[in-house]
Amino acid sequence: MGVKRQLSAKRVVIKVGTSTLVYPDGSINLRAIDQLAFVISAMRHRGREVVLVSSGAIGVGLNYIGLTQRPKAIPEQQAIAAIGQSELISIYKERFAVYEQKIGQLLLTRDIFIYPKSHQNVLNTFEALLAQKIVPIVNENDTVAVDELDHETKFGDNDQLSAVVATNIGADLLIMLSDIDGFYDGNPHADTAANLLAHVPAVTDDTYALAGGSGSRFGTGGMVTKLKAAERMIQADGQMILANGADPTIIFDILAGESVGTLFG
Ligand SMILES: Nc1ncnc2c1ncn2[C@@H]1O[C@H](COP(=O)(O)OP(=O)(O)O)[C@@H](O)[C@H]1O
Ligand SMILES: N[C@@H](CCC(=O)OP(=O)(O)O)C(=O)O
Repeated sequence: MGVKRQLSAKRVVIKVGTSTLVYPDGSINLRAIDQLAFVISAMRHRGREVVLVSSGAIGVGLNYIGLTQRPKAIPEQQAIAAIGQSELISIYKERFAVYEQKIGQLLLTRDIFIYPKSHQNVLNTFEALLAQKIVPIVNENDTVAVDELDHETKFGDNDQLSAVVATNIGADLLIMLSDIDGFYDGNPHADTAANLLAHVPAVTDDTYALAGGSGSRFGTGGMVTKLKAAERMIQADGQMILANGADPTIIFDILAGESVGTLFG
């Protein structure tokens, strides 16, 4: 048995990508959502403060209206996000209720963190929710977030949104669940000889050189945005663990200090 990781995890942000929530054929992975609700409720009941950053609005929206392809036009994508977000949050609400855990929904844009008043307001909301033992569920506000010339509202991907949220609320740990076991020394989908890296203490140019793009049909981030998130966490003296979300109960192993996935920082 290997040495256990020493983690500080009183306040934890968990990010789940579309690939964890939606099967490759476009149907919704209710099992994964239920397990997430179970794990997060158990964490909460043990006194941890947990924020969930969940993608999936577009993936769930496509399924809801019976489309298999994401439309190209931005207004149509935004409409699908609006449809999917309400469906996604109602699934979460139902599943969390089974474990007697209440949730709140926060839809954020990048400019919120730039303007001091709105920044403070959103931090106040997080603190008030956490103080009331409620699990905030965060997504980008896709119906608003389109960049204009002088007004950047878009994070573009939830990997960076999750790190911005985590650093702003002073989370110790960001757990990023994806469709891959961790960070490899090459894209495992392109290079079968790539090796999983258990620990990446610092994110450097050499680390970025090992990252490739997105592997799933509905995801947007790919590995580069996950590395940017890790870099942001490390700069704020936090840590990030990238692990496979196929079975979200992996979070119990992560919190027990088992060597699963990749630890950054
Ligand atoms: N060095 C790497 N290590 C692991 N995965 C990588 C690497 N480079 C590129 N990838 C790709 O990144 C994908 C995960 O990103 P993404 O598809 O955006 O997932 P998510 O929907 O969880 O955000 C992996 O499935 C893999 O194809
Ligand atoms: N806000 C978008 C998320 C886009 C995104 O970052 O997706 P992913 O790469 O799966 O985390 C949605 O909910 O569909």
